[in-house]
Amino acid sequence: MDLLIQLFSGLRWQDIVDILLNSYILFRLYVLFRGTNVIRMIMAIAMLWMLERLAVSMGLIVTSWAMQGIIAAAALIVIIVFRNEIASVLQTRNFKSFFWGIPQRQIQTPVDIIVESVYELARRKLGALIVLPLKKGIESVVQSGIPWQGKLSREMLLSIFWHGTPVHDGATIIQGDRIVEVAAILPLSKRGDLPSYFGTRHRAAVGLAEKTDALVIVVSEERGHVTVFKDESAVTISDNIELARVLREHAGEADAPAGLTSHTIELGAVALICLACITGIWFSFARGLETLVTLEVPVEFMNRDPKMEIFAASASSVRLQLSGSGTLIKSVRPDQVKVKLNLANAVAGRNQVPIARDSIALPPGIQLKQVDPQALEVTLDLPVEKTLPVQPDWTGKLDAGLILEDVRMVPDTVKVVGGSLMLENIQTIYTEKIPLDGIATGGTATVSVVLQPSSLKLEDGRANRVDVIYKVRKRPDAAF
Ligand SMILES: Nc1ncnc2c1ncn2[C@@H]1O[C@H](COP(=O)(O)OP(=O)(O)OP(=O)(O)O)[C@@H](O)[C@H]1O
Repeated sequence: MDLLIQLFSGLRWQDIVDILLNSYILFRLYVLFRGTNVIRMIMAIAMLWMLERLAVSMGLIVTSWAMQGIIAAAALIVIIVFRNEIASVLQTRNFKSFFWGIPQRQIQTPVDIIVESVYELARRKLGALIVLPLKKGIESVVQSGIPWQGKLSREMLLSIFWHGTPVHDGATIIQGDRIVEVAAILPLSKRGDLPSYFGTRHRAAVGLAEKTDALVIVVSEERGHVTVFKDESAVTISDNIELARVLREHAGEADAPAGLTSHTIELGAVALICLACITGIWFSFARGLETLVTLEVPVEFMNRDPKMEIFAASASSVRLQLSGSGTLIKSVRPDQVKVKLNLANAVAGRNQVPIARDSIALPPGIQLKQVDPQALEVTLDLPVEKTLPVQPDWTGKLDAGLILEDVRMVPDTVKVVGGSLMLENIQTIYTEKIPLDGIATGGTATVSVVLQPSSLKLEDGRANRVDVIYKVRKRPDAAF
């Protein structure tokens, strides 16, 4: 339970959209290929993929490598072997049905036309083999005959099975209200318990019925009987009404009234399975493969006393070690990670401010492993202005015979801004070092003043430049 809470905690709205969107795409793929062999192969590949993930998580290197190869080969096989089935699914669906709605499995089959034609064929002793596929595809077991795409009519059926027609041999396949194929070759059953009068036409019907969920009607050329094959059963029907009932029952699911039909239950279950699969895949990507990353994040200071200013901080950024799945870690943008230190309790002077977990904002799914440093020293003070005299900071030595006669600073004072505590201890401000070596005559040195500590600032708009005007003269006692 704890594990579940941990897994689902921090789920972002983007993650929920991600899972729902992909579950819907998977569900639409199922709806599109429902009843075909393609969907069964895709499910088998999905199972293999899950096993492959399991092998990876268990560290079975060769097994996962081999499974990857099998999955790639299986995907290729699906495309090659089922290309006709894929093409026919894509051709028979309109653009809207890719995204919305549940396409009817079958357009209503005109049962009466079939019944009427079948008994007419029987009366005329014209042998016939008619296939009405249902959910499962038949493409993988039927050797394709001649594509037809003609609207079903009594006349068309009679003419197809008329002896003089080149297409009368083999089976005619009806989908919805169309004859889609003629002269198709069905798989012969190998059953040994079939009646002796079942020749190849009947065996072909038995063969297809046992391999698929199609219903097959045979009109015997020899006896003029009409036999219906479905699954394991073979029923000879001599009554129009009974045949119509059987055919309607076969196509029943497509015509079933709205409500909680097995069809609705099936789609509901598939929708849940899609959601579960995508959630599982999402977690394996988003929460698996823990990755560590170290980020240098600038610190923001919050809630300080408005009268005070931050004059110094031991660091302006902190190093955060973060962990999360590789995918999430890669998607982290620097602006999503923030360190905000609360200075509400800070006082004038030096403050030790710990970097607590709640002062760090992380994107969901990312965990904090380490913070370095764990606290910052922040110096707060009341900013004040102070005028300080400027003194030159001479360095080196004048020539032995020279002395500095007069030194004047322009300006001789500067106004600085700094913390009140700090400025209490500063009485003078010095220029940068001015070398005396090599000076032979008077002159002017333009230098800057040293603002130490660095939080010390010159008053607003003031350029850091002072002129040191000096005169040099010979020592009266110097030897010439
Ligand atoms: N595998 C097959 N797929 C499709 N049609 C087949 C297949 N084998 C045979 N047929 C059809 O069955 C016809 C042969 O029927 P055959 O007389 O052998 O069977 P039967 O079961 O005795 O039928 P009938 O009672 O009509 O004579 C072929 O001309 C052909 O049209």
